[in-house]
Amino acid sequence: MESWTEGFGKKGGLYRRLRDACAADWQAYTWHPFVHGLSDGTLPLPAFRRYLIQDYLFLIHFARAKALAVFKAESIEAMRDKTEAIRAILAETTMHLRYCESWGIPEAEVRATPESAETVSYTRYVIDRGLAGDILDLEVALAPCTVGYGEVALRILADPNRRAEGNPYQSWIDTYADPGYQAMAKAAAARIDALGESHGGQARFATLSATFAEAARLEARFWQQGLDAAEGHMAAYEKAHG
Ligand SMILES: Cc1ncc(C[n+]2csc(CCO)c2C)c(N)n1
Repeated sequence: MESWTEGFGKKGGLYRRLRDACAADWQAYTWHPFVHGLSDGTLPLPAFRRYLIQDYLFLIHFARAKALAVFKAESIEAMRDKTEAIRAILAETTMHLRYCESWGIPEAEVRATPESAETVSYTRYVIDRGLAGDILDLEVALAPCTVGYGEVALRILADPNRRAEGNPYQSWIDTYADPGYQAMAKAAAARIDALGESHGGQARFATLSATFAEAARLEARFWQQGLDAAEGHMAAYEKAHG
């Protein structure tokens, strides 16, 4: 087994079962051509810009979904952890604003950008799973985001094509490779494993697995919107990355 898959969730636990049940979708998400471009530094800047502005808008709604998880939490300890996660999500937006500032895009313009269909569909899907279901349904919808980016960072660090010196996307990579972030991603996978045991994950596997796979596909489309926005720059890029 590859080094990046072992760190998240325990063997036989719900998290790994969910991930393994959608292996092709998971691979398409966590090793998307957009990720190759972050890793080797060749991603066209317009693709990253489009992604990052939409990601800022994404995070606002993701924080709302986490707030719903506080409401649906299984314990006061879980409420504390999730409240901390909301703080971390809102802190993550400062990285986005720093990038935008470096491109001469002020915060007001980022905020005024309309959400793309990809952003709306992903964020509102997650919120809907939480509104319609219980804490396990919601956590499973959230997991591809939180745990997936932890895995994406580890894949980049292990990539033989990685550009470690002078990579324009280094601060993005650093954000998710950070030990604090990695610990949070591991804790999220452990929480899924624990909820799987306390909330009947085995009996609910078909539904949970459909939710997890859908969120993974929505993540892949989220990367793809960046590549689509940079189409004029894409011919050479696609030749290199297939
Ligand atoms: C599309 C998209 N998916 C995942 C993340 C990563 N992420 C979002 S919130 C958060 C904190 C964990 O709860 C993390 C790591 C992102 N930025 N954008």
